Amino acid sequence: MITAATADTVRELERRTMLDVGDEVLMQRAAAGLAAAVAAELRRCAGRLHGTAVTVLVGPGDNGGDALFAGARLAARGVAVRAVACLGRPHAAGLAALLAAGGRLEDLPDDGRLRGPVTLVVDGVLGIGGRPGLPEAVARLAAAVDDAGWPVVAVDLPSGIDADTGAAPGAAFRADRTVTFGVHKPGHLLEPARGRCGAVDLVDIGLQVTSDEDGGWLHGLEEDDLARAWPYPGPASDKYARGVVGLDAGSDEYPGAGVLATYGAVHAGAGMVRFLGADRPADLVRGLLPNVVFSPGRVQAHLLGSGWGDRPDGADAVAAALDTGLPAVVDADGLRFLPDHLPAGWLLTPHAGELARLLDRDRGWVTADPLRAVREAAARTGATVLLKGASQLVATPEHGWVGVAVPGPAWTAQAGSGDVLGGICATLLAAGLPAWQAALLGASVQAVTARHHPGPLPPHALAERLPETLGRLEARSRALGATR
Ligand SMILES: NC(=O)C1=CN([C@@H]2O[C@H](COP(=O)(O)OP(=O)(O)OC[C@H]3O[C@@H](n4cnc5c(N)ncnc54)[C@H](OP(=O)(O)O)[C@@H]3O)[C@@H](O)[C@H]2O)[C@@H](O)CC1
Ligand SMILES: Nc1ncnc2c1ncn2[C@@H]1O[C@H](COP(=O)(O)OP(=O)(O)O)[C@@H](O)[C@H]1O
Ligand SMILES: [K+]
Repeated sequence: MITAATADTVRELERRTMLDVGDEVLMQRAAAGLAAAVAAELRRCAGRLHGTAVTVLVGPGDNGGDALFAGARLAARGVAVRAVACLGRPHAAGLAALLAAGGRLEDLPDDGRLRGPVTLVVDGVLGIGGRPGLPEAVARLAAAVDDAGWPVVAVDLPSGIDADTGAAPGAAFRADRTVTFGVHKPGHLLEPARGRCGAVDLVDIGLQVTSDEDGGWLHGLEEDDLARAWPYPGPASDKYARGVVGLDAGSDEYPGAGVLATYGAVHAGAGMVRFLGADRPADLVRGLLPNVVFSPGRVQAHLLGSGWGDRPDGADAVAAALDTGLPAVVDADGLRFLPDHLPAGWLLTPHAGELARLLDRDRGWVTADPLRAVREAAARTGATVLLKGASQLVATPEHGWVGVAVPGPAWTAQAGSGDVLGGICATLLAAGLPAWQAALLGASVQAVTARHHPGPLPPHALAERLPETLGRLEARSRALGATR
């Protein structure tokens, strides 16, 4: 699990730690970790440290201070280090240390082009004190560094991104490796910033990262977390222990959505699937999946809404499912028929456009800060909300943190992926998982399956590969010694 905290929370953690150790110590720990990561990167790309040339781009704050102190450590090990002052005045003590170790300082060239030999670039322009975007001259430099193809190590985060939201609304650096300190920041987990970080290393600087009480935290699932938490059937499981899913998905106009949701539910391991939707999708499902039943009966979780289109009795179907007291996934068109308040055991699975409609906002408001949007949706509806997209976020009124699913390849962004995902989540609800966990595991298992297969695969074909993923994850969970 990757834990991330917003800049304000990080500053508070740092403040508390500094009371114990003093303010110089944290920066020295950060610089030591950064220098070690840069040295490893130099060995990887040049095979040595001695004789390599590192250009350290520095801004006016402590992010530049980290970079300069790390530069001093590298200069002492035979690396030719030059700092380029990109914004304001460089951190005084860091600069003094670099110069004393034999490094030098240059001004930002007017044309933004770096001259001289460059083995690697360190981006120490802005850290958690940075506002998103870069001044024009620095933006030109970032573009030139990108064009040159030099390896880039970012200090804390690639300058120009928004550390707290993961937005990258203006120019920003693109790193091959990002070295962060104490705790991850949301920008390391959330697209589009995540895509600019490269591999992320976390350096322990002694922060006590224990708090989960306030709302500022994110938890990013990793594949091993998924392996540990998936509800694999055991020797004593029967179909009811695994869960019966009732699907009311698809319509005569959009029958495919009903088929895809059923593929998701069946291949995620439902004990039984009852298809309770319209006639056309029912006929298709009957021809494809003989294990599905079509009569009403015992159900442990519902799926409603995928491919409903403009269904006249949508509100009645939602109200009837609510009356059962069972958990439910509401997807796509079903989201237009929600009452004012829902139980937290209900899971809403909108994409950005659907979430915007749900909150009476425009889509840009959601995409500018998806974290804020998913939190607001959970608070307003009372339900658990999975916001789908490049980063998949889960918020629930039951706790303050937001979960981030394992990320998948962009090719899973295709019509019908969401329908399959709704079916997977409904299976997990029927197995008795709380809605937040069903959402995180469902979105993650789809992403992990896609990561392990060259795509694009159509959504139903990806669903058919879920059992292979589950087999691999179960073996992994045994190897990890997970207990169920
Ligand atoms: N605290 C600690 O204990 C530890 C902190 N550590 C390190 O400190 C980093 C945070 O340092 P920081 O707070 O000094 O902020 P940082 O991001 O370097 O720069 C802020 C400056 O940039 C300026 N500025 C901002 N945006 C701008 C823009 N778009 N365009 C132009 N200018 C812009 C802004 O100016 P102003 O807001 O006044 O306009 C201000 O002068 C953190 O990421 C980590 O690396 C580690 O050592 C571990 C211990
Ligand atoms: N950029 C992306 N990278 C990876 N996966 C994505 C991306 N964008 C969307 N997805 C995936 O695609 C699915 C799209 O869902 P949705 O838009 O509801 O599709 P539909 O309703 O057509 O089935 C989500 O499940 C999400 O997992
Ligand atoms: K940086």
